Amino acid sequence: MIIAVDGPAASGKGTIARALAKRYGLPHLDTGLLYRAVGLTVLREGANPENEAHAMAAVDFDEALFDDPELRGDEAGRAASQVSAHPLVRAALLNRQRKFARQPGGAVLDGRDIGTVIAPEAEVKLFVKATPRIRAQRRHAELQRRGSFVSFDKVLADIRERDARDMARATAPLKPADDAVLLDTSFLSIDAAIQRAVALVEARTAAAA
Ligand SMILES: Nc1ncnc2c1ncn2[C@@H]1O[C@H](COP(=O)(O)OP(=O)(O)O)[C@@H](O)[C@H]1O
Ligand SMILES: Nc1ccn([C@@H]2O[C@H](COP(=O)(O)OP(=O)(O)O)[C@@H](O)[C@H]2O)c(=O)n1
Repeated sequence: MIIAVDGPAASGKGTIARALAKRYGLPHLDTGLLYRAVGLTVLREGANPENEAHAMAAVDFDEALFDDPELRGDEAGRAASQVSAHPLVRAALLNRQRKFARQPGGAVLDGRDIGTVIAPEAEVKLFVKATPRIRAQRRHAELQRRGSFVSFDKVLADIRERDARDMARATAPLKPADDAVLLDTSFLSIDAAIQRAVALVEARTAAAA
């Protein structure tokens, strides 16, 4: 079974994807980390994430970056959004994600274009959302826990800017697949959001059986 979990920044898609992977014994890929790794590599080279050639020079990034705490920071998130708008960068990362999705037994992937581009054949597609303000509160608290003291206003502005860029890009824009189920987590606790997601998976798989 392939489960695609898409949605904007800090909507809770990673939390839900990890919980579903655990529950169904499936491997999980956070595809945002790939774009973050490219973005962070460009920044560390002193290059420009908005320049497609500079971003392409970073697609063979060092895998050790997955353990680097800066990868989860706000600078890496912004750079990720910038490099991810380049069609050549998306194409360079496509096969790795498709291969992961199509491994025997299935997988859970979260990102922006899993249900639309990476795995349009996924049995279950969730599109997780929450209001920008609530997402900013969650991300702000998360960054503080990680020791990064960026202001709430900056986090909110960043989220709005990333939403706009991710939705407006020509290649694989952020949008729900036609057959995705929407899951608004704005007023759900983490446990309640996971319960809803499990119920949606069960409903989809029961309908398909
Ligand atoms: N339903 C929820 N209620 C409160 N906090 C949440 C909820 N879902 C996720 N979070 C918290 O919000 C932050 C962002 O969640 P995450 O799953 O990483 O989002 P995304 O993968 O969409 O960026 C994390 O600190 C997470 O623990
Ligand atoms: N499948 C994906 C995943 C991420 N991305 C880009 O990578 C950026 C960072 O993604 P992320 O999932 O790590 O970000 P958060 O939602 O965790 O803040 C996003 O803003 C997107 O621009 C993408 O274009 N396609």
